[in-house]
Amino acid sequence: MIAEHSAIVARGMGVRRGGRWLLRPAAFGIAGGVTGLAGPPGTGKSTLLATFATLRRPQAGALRILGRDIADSADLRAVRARIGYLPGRFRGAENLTAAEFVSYAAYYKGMRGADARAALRRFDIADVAATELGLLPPDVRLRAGLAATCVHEPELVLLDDPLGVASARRGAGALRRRALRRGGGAHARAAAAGPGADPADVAALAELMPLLRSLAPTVVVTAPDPQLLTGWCDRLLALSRGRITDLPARSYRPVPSLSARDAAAAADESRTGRPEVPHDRDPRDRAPRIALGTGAGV
Ligand SMILES: Nc1ncnc2c1ncn2[C@@H]1O[C@H](COP(=O)(O)OP(=O)(O)OP(=O)(O)O)[C@@H](O)[C@H]1O
Repeated sequence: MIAEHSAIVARGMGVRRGGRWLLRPAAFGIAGGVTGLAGPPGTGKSTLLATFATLRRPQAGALRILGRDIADSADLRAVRARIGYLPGRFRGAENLTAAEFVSYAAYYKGMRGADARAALRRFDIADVAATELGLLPPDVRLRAGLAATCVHEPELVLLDDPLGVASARRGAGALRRRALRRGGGAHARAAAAGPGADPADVAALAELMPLLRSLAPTVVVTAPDPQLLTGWCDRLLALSRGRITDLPARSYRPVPSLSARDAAAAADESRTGRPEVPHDRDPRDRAPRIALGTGAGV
């Protein structure tokens, strides 16, 4: 049974790419709250998310986003302005400052400079506004990405593998091997996040995840491993072999909350080589600002 008012309503929708069905024709709905979409690399999460973002058309069936039929060109134009989409492996434009990056997004979305400044404050990156994205650690860079994604206050936010920004930073395969050997806590999360993920970076990013629900009434977030999404999503979906299925969103908790000792150990271990961030607060002090800032300064 699909609620007609669901933010995403797919009816007989099939998605093909590279000569195969990434999603065989299926009917499903995604309602408000946070929905996680997990699946191993190459199963089609990014393609499906881009379809929800209306960047791609399904090859079969119908798709309604926020009550609009994306096959209708007037509906399509209207709905695009209500979606915020952050593509995968987001690195941003490395040589733009955070302020330039968010302002540019605001301009494209028909927003004012004041909206961009409000987004910088809302995501607690006003004090790194003049720093180039390439010099920021992954969690702060993700904040900039979220600020750009949400500068127009979308009703539907689509985040493609936000934890992947940690593995996009360094190609340190050795770090992943070490994480896998040690197991547990930040190391396990780093291993699940992908090759090259730094445990301290992943820990800082993971702290942002529960706050993503404050971004919009409906948020869809992908990750390669369901462990990364378990415990804080309202609903967890798995994409595998062309089928989308529900997983228990909270039944197992292989992602333990990070103990202070674990966090400190992970941070100590991986601090070497981490760029200096002109930021005088611990990332944990910054995280709640997303929730506090929602709606307030925007
Ligand atoms: N440019 C392309 N041209 C043709 N086929 C592609 C292209 N990019 C991806 N594909 C196909 O689409 C499939 C799904 O890719 P997609 O990036 O959506 O998967 P994913 O689950 O998001 O993977 P990842 O987690 O690695 O991003 C790939 O396995 C590949 O077969």
